[in-house]
Amino acid sequence: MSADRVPALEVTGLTHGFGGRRALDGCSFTVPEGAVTALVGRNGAGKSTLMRAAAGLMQPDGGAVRVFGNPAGDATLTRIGYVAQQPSLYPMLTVAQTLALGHRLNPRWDTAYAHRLADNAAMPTRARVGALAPGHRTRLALIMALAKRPGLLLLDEPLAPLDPVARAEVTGILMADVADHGTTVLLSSHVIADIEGVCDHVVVMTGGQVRLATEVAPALDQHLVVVGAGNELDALGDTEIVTARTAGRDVTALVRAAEPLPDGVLAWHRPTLEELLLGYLRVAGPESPRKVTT
Ligand SMILES: Nc1ncnc2c1ncn2[C@@H]1O[C@H](COP(=O)(O)OP(=O)(O)OP(=O)(O)O)[C@@H](O)[C@H]1O
Repeated sequence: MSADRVPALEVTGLTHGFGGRRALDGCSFTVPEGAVTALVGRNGAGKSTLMRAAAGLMQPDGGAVRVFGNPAGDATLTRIGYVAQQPSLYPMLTVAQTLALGHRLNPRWDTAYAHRLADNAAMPTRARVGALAPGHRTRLALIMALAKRPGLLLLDEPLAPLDPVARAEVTGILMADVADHGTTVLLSSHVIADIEGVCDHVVVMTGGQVRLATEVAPALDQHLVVVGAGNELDALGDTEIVTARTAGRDVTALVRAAEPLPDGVLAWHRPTLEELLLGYLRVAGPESPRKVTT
């Protein structure tokens, strides 16, 4: 993305609480146009709340969400395809009636694409939505989101109800949509294997806060996994430790460092995506990233 292009999604200082409990706590990040961004966080991290705010479906207590430069709300709905964790479809309608409704409600609806996706998913078009298996219901919700030809797709754990074959198929469909139409995707998940090789950007949330928002490739080059025994990690000096875990005598730490460590006491390697994400997912308190003393 060139620096002067408006991001597909811009979240600034987003804050929201439920009954005095903070679900979102000052979240800020951008999703570049045409990118696939994974929103990663453990259960209760705030992903769904953030997705709903991004879709313009709830009014946050504070902060701002802009979609292609415009405040999220009614005016941006036509540019967004949103699939909630529990997709909101009409259970009494058949699949065919649901697709026909999509056609009536969405000015940019692509009928041929909708039918192709339904055929690929072996969707039983005469079945009532309420009688569909969870995997088919999720795929129907995805078809409804894709066929409206959105600029921004917000997918809240879309792969969770799917079997491994369907997961691979849906991932392929998303990648093809991104390649063919330049669709921007924000995809939430807590399954790292589902996003590996799919996303080029990641946002990691814990406790309602954004811990990391970055392009994947440079982030891997800007971190190291360091392993040492006991106080050997003192050799890191002022290097920022994101998180550290002790197993037996050894401490394994994810540290922020672009330069390799000199040969010596500490063993190190560049993190895999899984190591990078797990390191940030373990960040707990509001004061983190933190220095760890061993
Ligand atoms: N409607 C609601 N009423 C009360 N609390 C809520 C509501 N929605 C979310 N929360 C709370 O807000 C916090 C964030 O929830 P959210 O569903 O956004 O997290 P999540 O990262 O999507 O979790 P999961 O991966 O389990 O779906 C949690 O503590 C949750 O219990």
